[in-house]
Amino acid sequence: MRKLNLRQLILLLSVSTAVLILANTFYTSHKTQRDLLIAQTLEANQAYASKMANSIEDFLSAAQQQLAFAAQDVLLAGNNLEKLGHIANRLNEQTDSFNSVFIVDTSGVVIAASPEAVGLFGKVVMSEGAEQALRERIPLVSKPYVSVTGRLLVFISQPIIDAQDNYLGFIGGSIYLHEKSILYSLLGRHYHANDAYIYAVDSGGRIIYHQDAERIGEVIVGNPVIEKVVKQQTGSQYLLNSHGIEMLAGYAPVPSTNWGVVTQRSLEATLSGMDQQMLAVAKYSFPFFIFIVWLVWLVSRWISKPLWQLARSAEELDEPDINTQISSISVWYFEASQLKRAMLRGLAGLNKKMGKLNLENITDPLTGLINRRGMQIALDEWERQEQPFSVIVADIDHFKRINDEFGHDVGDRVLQTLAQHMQAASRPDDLVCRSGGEEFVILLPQTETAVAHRVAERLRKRIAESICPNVNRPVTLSLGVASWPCGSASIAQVLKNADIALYAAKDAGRNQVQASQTACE
Ligand SMILES: Nc1nc2c(ncn2[C@@H]2O[C@H](COP(=O)(O)OP(=O)(O)OP(=O)(O)O)[C@@H](O)[C@H]2O)c(=O)[nH]1
Repeated sequence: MRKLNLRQLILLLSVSTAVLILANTFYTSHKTQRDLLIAQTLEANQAYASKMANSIEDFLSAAQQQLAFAAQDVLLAGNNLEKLGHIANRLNEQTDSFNSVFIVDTSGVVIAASPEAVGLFGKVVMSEGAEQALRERIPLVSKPYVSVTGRLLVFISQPIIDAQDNYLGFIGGSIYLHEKSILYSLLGRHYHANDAYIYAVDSGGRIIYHQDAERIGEVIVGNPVIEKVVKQQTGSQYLLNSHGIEMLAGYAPVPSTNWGVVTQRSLEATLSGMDQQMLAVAKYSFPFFIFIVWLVWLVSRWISKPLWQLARSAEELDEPDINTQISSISVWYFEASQLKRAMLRGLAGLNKKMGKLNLENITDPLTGLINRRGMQIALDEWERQEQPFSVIVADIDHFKRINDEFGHDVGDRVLQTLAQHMQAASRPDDLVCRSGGEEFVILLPQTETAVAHRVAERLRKRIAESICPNVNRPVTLSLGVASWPCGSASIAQVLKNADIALYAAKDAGRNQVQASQTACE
């Protein structure tokens, strides 16, 4: 797999950093917003349920007071049916508290009714509310029940008791749960839009008010909120409603009747505005996202620049100016500076070793002169540079005899001594080489044949007059001289010409210099 380079890595790093930051911003903002909306809705629903429960409580208390007040009037009216009818009518029509009002005597006979249309005047009421009122003779709010007229209702009653504490019957008002009633007036004001609604239950979990009238009278089982509110608890919580919809509910009890009020709103409606908010967050975050990418990219580039430059230099270690190149890299922090120093140190060590290796490679171990390989490298370079030069090829005369007579070690000493003479007789720019065996080559740059000939002659003379250690007679050299470029001769040809001249010197009796006859004619 292709490896990423540092810049690509940085780009990847900066984009992923920015994406992570953005994702985190989104996630945090979404979660915070969601939690806040849910908490606010739960709190608002609980507050509204409490307010509605208080309103019902106030209404029930006021209704009882109205009935108690009317009960006093009933005592004053005595058996005057007209006055009793008037009291019932006034109570029914002057307040919104009841859908119908009845005055009932101790035997359960309706002695006044409003509106008259209910048609119960003069009849014995057999409803649950009436029977309970006659039986218990205390102020009451009944459970919801179906009346003789077939209506689901709640009956509120007040006993009629004279000054002598005689029970004379009761006065009571009905609230029709399926029709427009005080409960509608109290609870129906709730804002029903956006899936929010309110309902009320009695102590047995039976719905006594709901925006969906068809549900009134239904007993709800298994709803955690209703279970709590009928136990007189106040609170709020998340739940699934009867349709499986996620709801946020607040609940509060009506203590005097053990009723409960529940206000709830669907989770979906609660969170519906969030998409818009998230879009707004995205819109406002985008320039920041770009800025972060740009900033991270810039900082990362700044940090990585020296490393990147050092890595580039590491690929070009064979370049001649690599040392200068690495030295010029500006490193501004510790790790890069250490790396740069290590590279320069490594390079210096490498160069030293390479130089040593190269030197060993091109040096003749016996004499310390340049060997044939080194000589060839120099000749190739001079040919490339078109450097004119002369060549002296020198061969020891009868060297075999020296070896045979004095031994190989003495022969080696002779070779070393002659090498020293050749080095001493040469200029610094000349290259003295041992081309093999007992044959030497001296390369003389920028030197004409005549000059080279003189140098060769001087060398011959010097050696012929010197004494070699452990050899009791003079050692002599035969030398051939040639030059380049002469005509269009190749370097190989020039060396051959020098060899030919050397053989000529040998043939002519040795211990002499011969210049190539083919040179520079
Ligand atoms: N001691 C020693 N002898 C060497 C070395 N290299 C070559 N020789 C000897 O040099 C001698 C060269 O002998 P020849 O080629 O016959 O030439 P020569 O005896 O010098 O005779 P001419 O060149 O004809 O004057 C051989 O005996 C080689 O063994 C070396 O490194 N050390």
